[in-house]
Amino acid sequence: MKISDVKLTVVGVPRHTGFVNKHVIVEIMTDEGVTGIGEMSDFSHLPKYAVDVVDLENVLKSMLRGQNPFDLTLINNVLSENYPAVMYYYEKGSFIRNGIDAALHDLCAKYLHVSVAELLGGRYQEKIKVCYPIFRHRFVEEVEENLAVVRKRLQEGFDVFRLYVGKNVDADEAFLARVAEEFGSKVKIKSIDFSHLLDWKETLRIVKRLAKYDFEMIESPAVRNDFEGLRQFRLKVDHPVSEHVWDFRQQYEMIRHDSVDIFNISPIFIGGISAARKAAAAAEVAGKACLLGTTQELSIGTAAMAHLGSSLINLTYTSDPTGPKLYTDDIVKKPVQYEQGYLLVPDRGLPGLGMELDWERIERLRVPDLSWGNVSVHQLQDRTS
Ligand SMILES: O=C(O)C(=O)C[C@@H](O)[C@H](O)C(=O)O
Ligand SMILES: [Mg+2]
Ligand SMILES: [Mg+2]
Repeated sequence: MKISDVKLTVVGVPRHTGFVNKHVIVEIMTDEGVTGIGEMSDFSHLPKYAVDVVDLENVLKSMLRGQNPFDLTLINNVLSENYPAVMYYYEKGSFIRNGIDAALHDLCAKYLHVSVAELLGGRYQEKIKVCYPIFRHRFVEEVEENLAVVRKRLQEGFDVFRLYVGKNVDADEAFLARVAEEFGSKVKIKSIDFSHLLDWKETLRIVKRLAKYDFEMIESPAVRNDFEGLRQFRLKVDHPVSEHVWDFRQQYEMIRHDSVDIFNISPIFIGGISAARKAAAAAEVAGKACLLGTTQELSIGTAAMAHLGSSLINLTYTSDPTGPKLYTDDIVKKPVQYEQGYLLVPDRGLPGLGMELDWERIERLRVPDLSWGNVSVHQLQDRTS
C-alpha cells in the first residue's frame, strides 16, 4: 500500500466561551482506497503567525506520496527533520506532526480492520476519567458565570474540574471558596494551572494563599523550561506538581532535575501518538505518573487520545480532554462520548479511530486559512472571548 495524496481542510469552531479556534482536518489517501483521517488541532495559540495551509499541503504531499503508511518510524523521522522540536509548548510544527501521525494510525488500523487501541498494544482501560476546565478569571465578576458552568457540567456528570489561575487571585480564591461552599465533596478540583505565566516564587506565594482549599495538583508553576525552578517549587509544596511535555529534551531535563511528579502528555504538544507513547514510556521508566493533557481537540483528536490513553498503564491521574464538550460544533458524524465524567474509548468493533467525517458540518465550519483576526494576547492565554 502506498500513500497517493494528502488533503488539508481548515475549520473555525466556536467554543461556548465565545472563543473561536482554528483546526486543520487531515486526510491521507492510498492506492488501495483506504483513507486515514487526523486533526492538527487548535492553531489559535501564540506565537501569532499563521502557517500557509496551501503550501503545507504541497510540502506534505511531496514528503508522503509513495511512502508505505506502515513505515511510521521512518515517516515520523522525516517529519521531525522538517518540523523539529524547539522546546516551545505551542510549537506549530508539533501540531503538524501530530495530525499526520494520527491519520497514519487511523489508516493502518482501518487497513487491518482493528481499532487504533489494538494497534497500540491493546486496551488496558475502556474509559478515561476527565475533568472540565474553568478558564482563567480576570475579574471577580466572572466568578458567578463560572459557578454556573460548574452547576451545568455537574448535571452532565462532570464532577472533577480544573482551574486556570494566577491573573486575579481574589477571583481565584472567591471561586474556590464558593465551589467548596456550594458543592462540598460532590465536586473535586483536580488542579490549579498557572500556565507558566509566573516565576515559581510568585506562584509559591499564591499557592500558600490558596492552600486552604482542596485541589489535587499544581500545574505549570514556573516559567517555561525552568527545570531547576520547578524542582525548587516542588520541594516546597505538599501537592504533586504536573508539567506538560513539549520536547524530549525538556522531558529529559525534568527527569534529570526531578522537577515534577506527573507528566501531562498530549499528542498535540509532543507531535503525535507515536511521540506521546515514547513520553509515557519515559515517564514510566522514571517512576513518574501521567495524565493526558489537551489543547481542546475536536472529536478526531480526542478519539486519538482516547485510544492512546486506553493503552497506557501509568495514567494514574484524571486527564483533560474535553474539547468536544467545549465547542459548539464538531466535524464528525458521531462525536466521542462522555459518561459520568469519563471519556469513552471508541468501540473495539469500529476500525481506526472510529470516527467518520461529516462534510455537511465541515462545510458550515470551513474557513479559508489560519489567518488571525483581532484576537488579543489575553484571549489567547485565557481562552475567553
Ligand atoms: O492545560 C493546559 O495548559 C491547557 O489545556 C492549555 C489550553 O490553553 C488549551 O490548549 C486550550 O486551548 O484551552
Ligand atoms: Mg496546563
Ligand atoms: Mg488549545
